[in-house]
Amino acid sequence: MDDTVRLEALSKTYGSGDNAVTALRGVTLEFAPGSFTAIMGPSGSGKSTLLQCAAGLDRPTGGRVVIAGTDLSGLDETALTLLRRDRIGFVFQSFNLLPSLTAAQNVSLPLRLAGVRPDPAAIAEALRQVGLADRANHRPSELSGGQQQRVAIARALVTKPAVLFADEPTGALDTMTSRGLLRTLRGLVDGTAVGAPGIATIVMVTHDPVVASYAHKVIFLADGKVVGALDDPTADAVAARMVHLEVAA
Ligand SMILES: Nc1ncnc2c1ncn2[C@@H]1O[C@H](COP(=O)(O)OP(=O)(O)OP(=O)(O)O)[C@@H](O)[C@H]1O
Repeated sequence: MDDTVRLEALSKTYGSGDNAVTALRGVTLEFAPGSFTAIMGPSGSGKSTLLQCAAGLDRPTGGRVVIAGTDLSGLDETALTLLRRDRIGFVFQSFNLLPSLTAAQNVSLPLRLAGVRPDPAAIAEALRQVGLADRANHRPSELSGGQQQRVAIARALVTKPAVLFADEPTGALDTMTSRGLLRTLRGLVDGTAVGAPGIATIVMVTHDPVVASYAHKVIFLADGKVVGALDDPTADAVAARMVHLEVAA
């Protein structure tokens, strides 16, 4: 199956009439399997809107999103919910773990919600991929912030999604912890995580050039449009581009 994620002429306008705000203006992007892409741009440039539409959490007003061969615009709410559950992983700034459940139980939740009996080996594998094999029976309050976010990533990976969308995944973490987590994310796409075959694709929104430098590629948005891209980014190169965009905004 072709697991490429495609955004085709995506547009999004919130509200109507005098109150209309256009957040995306014909964004066309392709995220190939095995790619790790950071989305950057000034505040209000449309990054979160892009992620929400790409992940099927919000409906675009124009264009379409294709994930693993499925056009999201052709799906009703039930089918969209199932696609999100089975083929799309999410990680947010806040970890959103259930405090009363252990790490392993949190990771097994998406499978339970799907009515699938969790396979202990699959849960252990997901925790191992994020370097938490020895924390399976710990509750979130017994884990550091970085470890909690690793549990959230394992939970997002356990369904083997075609794509993992991450919105400021290191926003609540200190610098050192962030770097460890980003190395793990990069390792997941590069297939270098211990024993892991690698996951398909990561698309991450961030404000931080250092965070973006862990991706294979950075896409720059301004005023709802793609205005540039940088392959094999360094933090300095990303920061320099951002200065230009922020001056222009
Ligand atoms: N629910 C909404 N209703 C109306 N306008 C919205 C809504 N969500 C976002 N917008 C507007 O759409 C534009 C893009 O917002 P978006 O949140 O996608 O930008 P962003 O690049 O993620 O910004 P930030 O970096 O500040 O989080 C902004 O002008 C914003 O005010």
